[in-house]
Parts: sequence; C-alpha cells; structure tokens
Amino acid sequence: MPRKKPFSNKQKKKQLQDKRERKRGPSEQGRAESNSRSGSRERWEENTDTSDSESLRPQLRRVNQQPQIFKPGERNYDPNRYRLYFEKETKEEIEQRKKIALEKILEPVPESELEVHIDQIYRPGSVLDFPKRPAWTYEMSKEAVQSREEKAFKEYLQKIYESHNPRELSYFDHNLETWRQLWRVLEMSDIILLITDIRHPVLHFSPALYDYVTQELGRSLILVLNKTDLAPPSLVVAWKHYFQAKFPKVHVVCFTSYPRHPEEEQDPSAVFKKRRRKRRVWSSALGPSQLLRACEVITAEKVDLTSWREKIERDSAALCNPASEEGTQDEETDELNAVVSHQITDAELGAPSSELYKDGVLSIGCVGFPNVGKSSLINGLVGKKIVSVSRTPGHTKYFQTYYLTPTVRLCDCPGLIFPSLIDRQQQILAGIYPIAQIQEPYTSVGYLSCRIPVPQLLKLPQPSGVEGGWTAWSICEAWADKRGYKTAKASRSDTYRAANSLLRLAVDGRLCLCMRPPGYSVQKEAWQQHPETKEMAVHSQAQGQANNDPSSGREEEEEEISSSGEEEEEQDRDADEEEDEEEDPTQSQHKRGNKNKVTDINPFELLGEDEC
Ligand SMILES: Nc1nc2c(ncn2[C@@H]2O[C@H](COP(=O)(O)OP(=O)(O)OP(=O)(O)O)[C@@H](O)[C@H]2O)c(=O)[nH]1
Repeated sequence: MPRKKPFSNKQKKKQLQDKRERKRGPSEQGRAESNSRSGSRERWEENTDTSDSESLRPQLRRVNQQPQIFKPGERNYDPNRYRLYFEKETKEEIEQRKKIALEKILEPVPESELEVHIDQIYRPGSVLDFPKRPAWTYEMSKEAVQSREEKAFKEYLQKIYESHNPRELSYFDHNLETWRQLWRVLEMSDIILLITDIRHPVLHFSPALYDYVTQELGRSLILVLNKTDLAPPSLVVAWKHYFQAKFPKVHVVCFTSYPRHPEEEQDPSAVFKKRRRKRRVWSSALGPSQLLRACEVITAEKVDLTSWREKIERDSAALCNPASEEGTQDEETDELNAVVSHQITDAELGAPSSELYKDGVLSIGCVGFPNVGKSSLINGLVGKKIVSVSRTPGHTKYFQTYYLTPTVRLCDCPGLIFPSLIDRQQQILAGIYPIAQIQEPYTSVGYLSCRIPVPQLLKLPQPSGVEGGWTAWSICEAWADKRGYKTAKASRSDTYRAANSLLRLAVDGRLCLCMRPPGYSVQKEAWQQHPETKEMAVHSQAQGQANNDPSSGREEEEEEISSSGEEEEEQDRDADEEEDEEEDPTQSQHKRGNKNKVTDINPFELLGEDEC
C-alpha cells in the first residue's frame, strides 16, 4: 500500500476551502464571478471565507457570509445575495500596524482634530456617487432590465476605481442587490428620512443622495440626527445648524430612541453599565412629534395626518393611564398592523411613481448607513417593538414596510454604505464596519484613545514595565487583565479580545467619541450659550430629575457588565437585543404613571419649532 504523503495545515485548509466552493454549487460561483466582474480591480480573486485572515494577497472579504441552503420549491434561493463585500488587507500591513500599536506612545490630539469636513469625505459632484437605477420601460424584458442594471453598476464601480486608489476609498457596498433595495425604497417613498448617528453625522450623510432626492426625484429629505442621547446638547445644536446652512433643502429632526439624562454622560462608570431595554421603553422615544411636524410642513395638508397626531396623543395618554393601554391598538390599523418584509425579485421593482401620497397614504422611507438606528427609530415611532434591532451592522437585510396609521406607511431599508473617503478608523468606530471582521483592532484602539481618555474612563492601572505613557497595545493588555481575558493555550493576557471588546464599547456609545462640525472647537462656548442648547439642557435636566426620582422605576435597567455577560453579548450580537421581559402589571402601572413626567418633556421641542 503506498505511503500517505504528509499533508500540511495549509493544504488541508485549501482542500476544505475547495470543498466548500464545490458545495456552494455553480450558481453561487457564477454569481460570484458576475459580481467580480462588476468593478473592483481585486474582485476577481478566488472565493474566500471571511475567517481566512492569513492570505497574503489583497482580496475581497465577504461579510455576513451565510451557508448555502437549498430549499425545496425555492429555485435560485441565495441567502448570500445581500452580504457585504469588503477588501482584505495583507499580512505585512497587519504586522506593521501591530508593531506601531505596540511601540508608539499615544498623545492626545487637539479637539480641532475631531472636526470633520463633509467635502473632504464625499467630494460632492465627484465620482463618489451612489449607483442609480438605469431607466427602463415596461416593453423591456426582465432579463434586459437586469442586465442593464448590472452593466450600469459595473460602470459605476469602474469609474470610482479609475479615479481612486482602493486604499484611500472607504469600504462601501459592492452588492448590487443591496442597492436595489434602496432603489425600491426611494421609488415608493414620498419623503426620505436619512438617518444619521449624532456622533458622526457627516460620515452618514451622502450629498449625492441629497441631490438625487431633492433635485432628480423632487422629493423632500428629512435628516434625522439620531441617538442624541450620546452627545452633549451644544453639539447636537451645532450639527443641526451646520446641516441647515450647508444643505438648505434639508429638514432636520433630532431623535433618540433611548433618552437619558445629562448626568449619565458625565459619569465614567457608565462605561461599565449595560443598558437593557425592556419592551415598553420604546414609547419614550424623543422626536416623534418633531418628525410629525416636519412631515406636516412638507405635505402641506395634501395628506391627512390627523391619525398620526392622534396616535401620538393616544400614546401619551396611555402612558398616563395604563388601564386604557389595550385600547391604544388602533382598531382601524389592526389588519394593517403587520410588518411586511420584501425580498426583491426583479419583477417587483416598479417604476418610480410621479404621484405623491398615492391613495392618500404618506410613505416614509428610512434609509441610512448600517447601525444608525433605523429599526429603533421605527420602533420608537410605533411605540413598541415591531422590527428587530441589533448591535451588529447590517442586521436588516430586506426592506420592510409597516403602517404606522392608516395614512402613514413606514419603510425600513437595509443599511447601505455609500462610497466615500472616510478615514478607516472612523469607519470602524462609527460601527460601519463589523468589528468581527477587523483583522487588526489595535490601531483603532489607539485612534480612539488619542481622542478620549480611555485608560481614565476604564480606570486602568498602568501595567508594570510600561514607561512614558500608554500604547494602544498596553491599553488592551491592561483591559484584558482587568476583565480576566486570557489566551486559551498560553494563558497570556488576551489583548486581541480586549481590543475587540474596547471597540464594541465604542460603537455601542459606552466609550463615546463624537465628531465635531468644522469650527466647533473655536466656537464651542458660543454653542454652549446658544438659546437652543440652553433650552435643551433645561428640558434634559427636568427629565433627569424625573428619572432620578426613586419612585419613577425607570424601565431601562442598567447592569454592571461582567466578563461572562460580555461573552454572551459578543456571541449573540446579531440577535435581537431587546429584553422581552414580562412586567408585574402593578409595577408597570406605577412606572408608567411616573414615566409620563419624563416623556411629556421633549428636549428637542424648541429645535422643532422653526426649522422646517
Ligand atoms: N444610545 C442609543 N442607541 C441607539 C439608539 N437607536 C439605536 N441604538 C442602538 O444602535 C444599534 C443599532 O440599532 P438598529 O435600530 O438595529 O440600527 P439599524 O440602522 O436598523 O441597523 P441595520 O439593521 O444594521 O441597518 C443598536 O444597538 C441600538 O440599540 C438611540 O437613540 N440611542
């Protein structure tokens, strides 16, 4: 019998990879090729598994790779048509960056470094556009429409790669299927809500989309500065004014699904607290009435929004009088009260309707980058959880529609990453790029630590042997020691895990880094003294006092994060994050009675008065 040849790990890995490819089948391979052909210079690389970080060649990484399941009766079912495509880094690059993280002493950067200029990121008017659906007619066959779209998409990518080095470009969506979802949402919406995270709103605001919506489609665009609980009021006001001055057709609305009082931000121990949301907390979102006002201004009575106004009033009354809560279910909308998830087939793509408010219904499309809180905002508007929310970017895969009232339809689009020149570290910290896919997390920890005092916030003891200050590596090491993260084999401090944990804290807003509009650092005092800021602060303080009232029984729990708790959280990040805990009805009645004191006060009320 011939002797078996020795088989290296590398060969084994290759063999497994080939096997996986074979299993995926020709349809998947064909699609991968067709995607590869559609643009990026490096996109014709072999099919790779995202976990393979060893390869030396720059190649494409598939994020959110799903196993291929052949379902009987569902021809051409491809669970991977919505995955994200990102480029892969070389081993040398990674090693080089690790070395810097290990040796470079971190210095705090001046506040002005946190100022971001949208023109540098998006270069308005340049090739950094977003792909638009090519024109088509009903006379064209489905195949012809499809191939036209693929051709246009390929040209779009080619243009970008001809003018920009892939290294300077931010990660952006290379998946035509995801862009098709946006097209559909734009086609069916009367008003577009562009949702951004207040910590980095310019990163999430595509001027090309603004131009397209306001000029080509002739529709209105509402910019939602979301998650305002994560930024000081002066910064929220400064960003609001920045966008209004730069993009005059935009209507700005400030929103938070999880309001909290200002003192919490100042409390460094908040880093160690995990905020658990219970079902009813959605009804305390701040911003729904401001959003309604913006829509009323835009629609100018062409559509009847009384049902929405009444819903807001009813929800508010239900908080006062929980006994009446059962009745808050809009009887008229009961049959409409179902989220419809739409998987686009080409036949479903309709032509953009020139008719506004079709059948007397206002359709509001919620678009934005992944993880900016689109689904949470929808839950906040509805007042209960209807779409699932996750810490992992890219959780929403298909657009979903929901009737808020009989005359208001909401449409939640999957998160989209527009092409831009955003600094890679900023992308990571903004949660645009899934942390699980980062090959070298230390550089991002260093970037963060130069901008906020991470060791102080985490109360890290300086490890022995570290002289002259902190390095990104030593911060990770100290965090690993503090959390008890050890490597399995050698039982050394698990710095890699610590680095990932720190980045997750940053993305979740527990280590909160906020970008500033240009000129903010020199005008900071003026923004702090701004009447709108003062007004917001007064309301927030009142809210804080109400929340601090021991009898208020806040419906949002905070718990110390433990190492094991974090573990569970990490494993389950893409799961729906909301706690569906049942409450003691007597308790909840008590809570809601007090809660009303909080929710009646909207710190953004003033902001909403005159900007639409
Ligand atoms: N602090 C804070 N966190 C929020 C707020 N809204 C959403 N989040 C958190 O942000 C994360 C993403 O929220 P989602 O609502 O799933 O965001 P999305 O834009 O629908 O995400 P994709 O499905 O990736 O497109 C979750 O961890 C939410 O808890 C908010 O107003 N304040």
